[in-house]
Amino acid sequence: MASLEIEGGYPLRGDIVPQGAKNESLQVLCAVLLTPEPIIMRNLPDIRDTNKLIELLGSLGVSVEKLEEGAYRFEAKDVKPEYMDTPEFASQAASLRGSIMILGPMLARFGRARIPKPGGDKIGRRRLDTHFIGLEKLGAKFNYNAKDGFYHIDGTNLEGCYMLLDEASVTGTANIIMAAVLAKGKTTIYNAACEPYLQQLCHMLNRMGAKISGVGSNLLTIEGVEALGGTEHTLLPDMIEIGSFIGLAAMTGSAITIKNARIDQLGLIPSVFERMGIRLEFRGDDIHIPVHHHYEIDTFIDGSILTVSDHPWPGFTPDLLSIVLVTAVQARGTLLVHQKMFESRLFFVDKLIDMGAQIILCDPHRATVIGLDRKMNLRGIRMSSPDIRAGVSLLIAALSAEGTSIIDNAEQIDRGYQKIDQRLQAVGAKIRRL
Ligand SMILES: CC(=O)N[C@H]1[C@@H](OP(=O)(O)OP(=O)(O)OC[C@H]2O[C@@H](n3ccc(=O)[nH]c3=O)[C@H](O)[C@@H]2O)O[C@H](CO)[C@@H](O)[C@@H]1O
Ligand SMILES: C=C(OP(=O)(O)O)C(=O)O
Repeated sequence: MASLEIEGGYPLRGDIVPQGAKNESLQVLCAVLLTPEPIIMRNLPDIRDTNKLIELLGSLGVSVEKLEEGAYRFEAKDVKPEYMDTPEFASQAASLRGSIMILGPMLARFGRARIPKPGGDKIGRRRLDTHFIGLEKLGAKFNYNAKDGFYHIDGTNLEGCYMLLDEASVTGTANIIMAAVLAKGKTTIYNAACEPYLQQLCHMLNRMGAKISGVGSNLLTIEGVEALGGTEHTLLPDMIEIGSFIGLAAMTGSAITIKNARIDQLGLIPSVFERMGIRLEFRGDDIHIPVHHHYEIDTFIDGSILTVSDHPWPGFTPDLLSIVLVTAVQARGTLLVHQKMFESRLFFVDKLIDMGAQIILCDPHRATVIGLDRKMNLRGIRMSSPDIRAGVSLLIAALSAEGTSIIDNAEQIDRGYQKIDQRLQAVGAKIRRL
């Protein structure tokens, strides 16, 4: 188990370059299975989840060549679908939620797939109905085998159709798109998720020869094609990392510049932090966060307490709510955080309360933060990281706190944040991997 030791109370200074987007990486990596031709990818993050998926692709027979830091060449010419029958595949796939997205491409190109129950964050129930129902509509046949714990899926005759998704699932939409691009005829997906991750996937598939229209909206039309070719693809910077660095800078009173942030792709993220009283200076495509001795949470126009809640894109992403919550701890004013999608993502507030934060957990979905306005510092403690975003929120709290903190189970943070200790050390953080 990895742990991080943090000596808090030191403001940070300098530039941070965001990594490539974790969630985009998992989608576009699965898409390499759709073609025997080479695909070059740039700006892949060097994080646990991405590296695990690259390893899984390699085990499936995809040739993987690292060209330079973050750049890879993939060629899925000699894929071995029978690798999916092995116990090695079971344990690799189960350790990573994103692996569910190999289903669509495997069905589309090879007509069969197997998948164990997927892994990922323990942040509440995370159903896969949208994936399964969507693929079934295209003609895939699912059989769950209770003995081996696998879904065995036949996808020999996929045919396009109209479907209205029961929810705008991010990975579900990606999976269905990747099956539909090689299915016969036309597929229409309504209530499709449209996060930048998905827009990037669709742009990449279109460059490979797919015919997807409506990209960026919740109504996608896909004309199936016979085969797809190779392409080059560069990932967007990770918007969740960017939001995390904004919160980190405000909470620790640091002056940080986030380089090449692709501000045009950040949706509501900047404005949510601005409503929390955080000043953002947009310098070209960089975001500079100056030192904040104080920042004051706005109220709604009628004077009531500001609520930040999650919503499918272009609403505010659930993956930043834990960061918003911890950032409110040293603000002036009160904030209600409403996590609608996941029911177990706010329990980590007990650790912030132990550190001295004033938070009322109203129920599993809502927490009220009464900002300390720096009248009191948090105290360092030993804690464990329950999920990736809670982990970084605890790290932000620890960097702002008085004294030393230890965060155990730091592997959760490493799932999605590239060399976080070294990158924060470079801007002056006192952080050490134990
Ligand atoms: C690898 C990856 O890309 N993971 C992201 C992806 O997970 P993932 O694709 O697994 O998440 P989904 O979009 O399927 O939804 C997540 C949860 O929210 C619920 N739900 C979803 C849509 C909706 O309109 N209403 C609703 O309540 C679902 O029931 C589910 O439990 O999207 C999530 C939601 O943005 C993010 O937190 C994850 O970081
Ligand atoms: C919930 C997340 O990841 P995953 O879906 O991979 O568990 C996340 O990135 O915040």
